[in-house]
Amino acid sequence: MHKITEILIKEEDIKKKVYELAKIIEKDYNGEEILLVGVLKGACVFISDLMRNINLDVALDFMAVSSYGMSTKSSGVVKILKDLDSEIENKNVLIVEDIIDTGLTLKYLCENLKSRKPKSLKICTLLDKPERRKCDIKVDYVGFSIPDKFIAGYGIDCAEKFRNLPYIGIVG
Ligand SMILES: O=P(O)(O)OC[C@H]1O[C@H](OP(=O)(O)OP(=O)(O)O)[C@H](O)[C@@H]1O
Ligand code: HPA
Ligand SMILES: [Mg+2]
Repeated sequence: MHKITEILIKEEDIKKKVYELAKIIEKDYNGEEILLVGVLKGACVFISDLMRNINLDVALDFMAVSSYGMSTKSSGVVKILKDLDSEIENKNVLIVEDIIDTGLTLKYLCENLKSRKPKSLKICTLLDKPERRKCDIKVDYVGFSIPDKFIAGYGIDCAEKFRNLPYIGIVG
């Protein structure tokens, strides 16, 4: 059975970081509208906290993709389980992810969304595991760089467990 063996990032530290990221985003977009695209399911908690701290006109949409399924290893194959509801042509699209690990999910998503001709396309992730990267992607906003450990909590799962934890823990 998987267990949380250690707390990696405390609830209050996540809260502070989410606020800081929101203020940087607010400044960068300088009064423009943004379409936040949450990557389900993992980003659901992060995006809901992030958007409430961004004082701009924000629209919300979601995509569901899955590469990990019930495993702790990326399958490397990204499947779109749910596409966007809206067109994104000429919109400022900000992809909101919970974690970037191999980068394969985002690489696929970025290429897919770029072909729809948004006005701009940027990426915001709460967590980044740079040591594990298998492809080259430019990430615009990163909350925390973390070591190569399998983590869960704050929306992120291990075999669908632990998404409801308010902190981020290491899974043992
Ligand atoms: O950089 P990568 O190695 O591609 O991994 C990152 C992706 O993996 C997780 O999603 P998962 O497939 O577990 O789906 P979930 O969000 O529904 O848990 C996570 O939420 C990211 O979307
Ligand atoms: O460390 C992780 N935990 C949970 N899901 C993930 N998907 C990529 N990396 C991780
Ligand atoms: Mg998962």
